[in-house]
Amino acid sequence: MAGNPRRPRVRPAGATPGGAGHSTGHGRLLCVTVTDSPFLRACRREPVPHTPVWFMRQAGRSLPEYRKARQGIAMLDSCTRPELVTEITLQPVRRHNVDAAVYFSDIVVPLKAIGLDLDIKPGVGPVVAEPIRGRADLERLRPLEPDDIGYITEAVRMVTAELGETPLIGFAGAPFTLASYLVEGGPSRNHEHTKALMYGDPGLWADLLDRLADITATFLSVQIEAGASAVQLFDSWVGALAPADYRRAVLPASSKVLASVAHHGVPRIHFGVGTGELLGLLGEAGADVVGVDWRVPLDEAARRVGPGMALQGNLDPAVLFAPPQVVEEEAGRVLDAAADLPGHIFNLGHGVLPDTDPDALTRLVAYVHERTAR
Ligand SMILES: Cc1c2[nH]c(c1CCC(=O)O)Cc1[nH]c(c(CCC(=O)O)c1C)Cc1[nH]c(c(CCC(=O)O)c1C)Cc1[nH]c(c(C)c1CCC(=O)O)C2
Repeated sequence: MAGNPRRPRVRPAGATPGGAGHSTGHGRLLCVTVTDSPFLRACRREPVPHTPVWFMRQAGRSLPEYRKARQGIAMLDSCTRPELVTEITLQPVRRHNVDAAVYFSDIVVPLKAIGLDLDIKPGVGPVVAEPIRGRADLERLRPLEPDDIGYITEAVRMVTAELGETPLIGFAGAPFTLASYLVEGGPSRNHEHTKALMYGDPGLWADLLDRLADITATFLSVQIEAGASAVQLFDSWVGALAPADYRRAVLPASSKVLASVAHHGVPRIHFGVGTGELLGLLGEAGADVVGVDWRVPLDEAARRVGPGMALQGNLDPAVLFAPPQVVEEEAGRVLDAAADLPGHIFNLGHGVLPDTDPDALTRLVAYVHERTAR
């Protein structure tokens, strides 16, 4: 095959995503289709030619080309422009040689699409004009229709056409994390209004999470039907909950989301931060891959998650600010802890921090590929 098989290139005419890969006859696997890409093979816990790598938040502010492309365009506007979304999604794939692209959007895009008055404030995060606190507020959470997000269908098709054999990961925010923004009105350290509603009015809480589950399910289905090869459910802030509360008040809604997309047959990654005590439940909710932050080593995470699931993670994103040799040592530690696991996707334990040196990410991808080449 000409060129680097992991570089995005336009898919040859007549070629389809999926289908069988070819063995070169030298024991090395040549990945010529999306289905046989190292990333999807690892999600299915199959042998891989090298440990696949991608980074949460790889598309974004750490890249100068991203800041240039976004100049003068508000974050949520940028998500509705298919050409721009395609360019930004491809930028980290070109630059870092990662094994998967992550669709450029945001977890609040489906909420904006159903007409909620919200914005993303630079340096702050999502801010909601009128927080959801009572039963009457639920009426504002109408179902999401695929037609509300036609620009996503268009952009996913454009991105996957450009990516060729590199898989595209679609994503959504999980019901708890979305509820936290909606109930608090913005980012929150303690989630006190959210928890007050969860503990104080379990019926209203369940209805809120159920509506969010349906919106999230549609948001993910649209991305999968347009060509996404995998999806990640981000429950970024659910680590704020104790396991018993997660099981009772959150797991039913997240399970509904994950079950709703099961028939598509694409891997489902379930991730949260500070979820050491919840790892088993994140798997139980219906994941194929569980994302792990940096607080639990992957061999221990595997024991907590139980058999049959792949793991994703888990280098501390702050390690990338240390000298290159330290980054390699710490990445080596992650790889050692995952050495006996049948399915490992290398990632950070949370998103790329905005001030990260992009070259540190490029070097890290090369290091993981070289160290794990089989
Ligand atoms: C909690 C959460 C949000 N958004 C997201 C999560 C879950 C992931 C996580 O836990 O980090 C998910 C997300 N948001 C964005 C992506 C793009 C794809 C990628 O990961 O490369 C993804 C996967 C773009 C974005 N979403 C946002 C940016 C930065 C805005 C900008 O560039 O102006 C990007 C690139 C804004 C955003 N949106 C949100 C926050 C906290 C912020 C950062 C606020 C800030 O510090 O400016 C909510």
